[in-house]
Amino acid sequence: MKCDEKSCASCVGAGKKSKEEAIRCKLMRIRHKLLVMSGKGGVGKSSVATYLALGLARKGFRVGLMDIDLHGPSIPRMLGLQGLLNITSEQEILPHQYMPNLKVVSIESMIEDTDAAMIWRGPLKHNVIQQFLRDCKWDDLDFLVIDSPPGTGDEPLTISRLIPEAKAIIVTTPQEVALSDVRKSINFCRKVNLDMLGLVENMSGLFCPHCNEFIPIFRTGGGKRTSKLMNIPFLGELPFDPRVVEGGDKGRPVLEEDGDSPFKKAVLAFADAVTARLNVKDEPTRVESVH
Ligand SMILES: Nc1ncnc2c1ncn2[C@@H]1O[C@H](COP(=O)(O)OP(=O)(O)OP(=O)(O)O)[C@@H](O)[C@H]1O
Repeated sequence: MKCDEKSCASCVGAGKKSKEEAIRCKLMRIRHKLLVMSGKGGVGKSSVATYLALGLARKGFRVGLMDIDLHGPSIPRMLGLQGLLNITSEQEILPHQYMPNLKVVSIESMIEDTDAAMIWRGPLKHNVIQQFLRDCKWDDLDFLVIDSPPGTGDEPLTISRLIPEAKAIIVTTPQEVALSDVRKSINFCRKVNLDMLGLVENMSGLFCPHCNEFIPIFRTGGGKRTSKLMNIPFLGELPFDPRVVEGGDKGRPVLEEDGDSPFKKAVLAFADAVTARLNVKDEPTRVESVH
């Protein structure tokens, strides 16, 4: 049954339902939940999550982007989102509306001092994630893309418990040192029974901005080889593009720039690979378009 929060049996008599029931109701309105994770820091996980959300939104899907990298949230900065999130009198958190069909929530948009260090233990982190899922006004979404911190700690574990139907997208870079951490992430998913949608390789190489020649800065093919070896689908390669760094620092993602670039094409192909793996056949809900 689809939950519209009015006729849903669990929602009737608000206040009587448990936190878990309230979360289940919210999640019923979200078709696909994707957890972007990596074994290693700095491989571009937040960038991949952000560009995947943007790519899906550009295709017309209704998308939510939830930043649960509680110790190092970076998504508001990458998207140039400013200001704190509003909270309604019913205690609902209103996400940033980055595009008509893209909502964004991050812990960074809920604290006054964005330079403050978050010193939180597991149970507190669990509560914050629970609150994001229960209290955010996501409404109906085709995709919820969740950006987690590096490693296999409390945050991905909490998601695997609260959203057992979530599917993991594992991000790597081509070097062996990143790939060995990726194998840990894959084994983590297997251990906690989290389905894996696949592996994506970021910073796969650089297209020379002058002659367009491909330069494999960190070698190539490691992600594809690992996905074969570990028997998980390969979702594509995103090249290194210096404009991604600049766009991230300025809060202006490169997908918004005019013209085509290998990075832009790769992001849209990655979003296609994700929808294909999920067997999303129907047309996205047309939402008045975007930028
Ligand atoms: N394909 C890319 N091309 C160029 N730069 C990139 C690319 N992907 C990510 N970056 C840059 O790499 C840096 C790290 O990226 P990001 O913050 O997304 O990594 P992360 O894995 O989420 O990091 P953390 O370990 O802090 O969670 C950022 O400056 C970002 O702009």
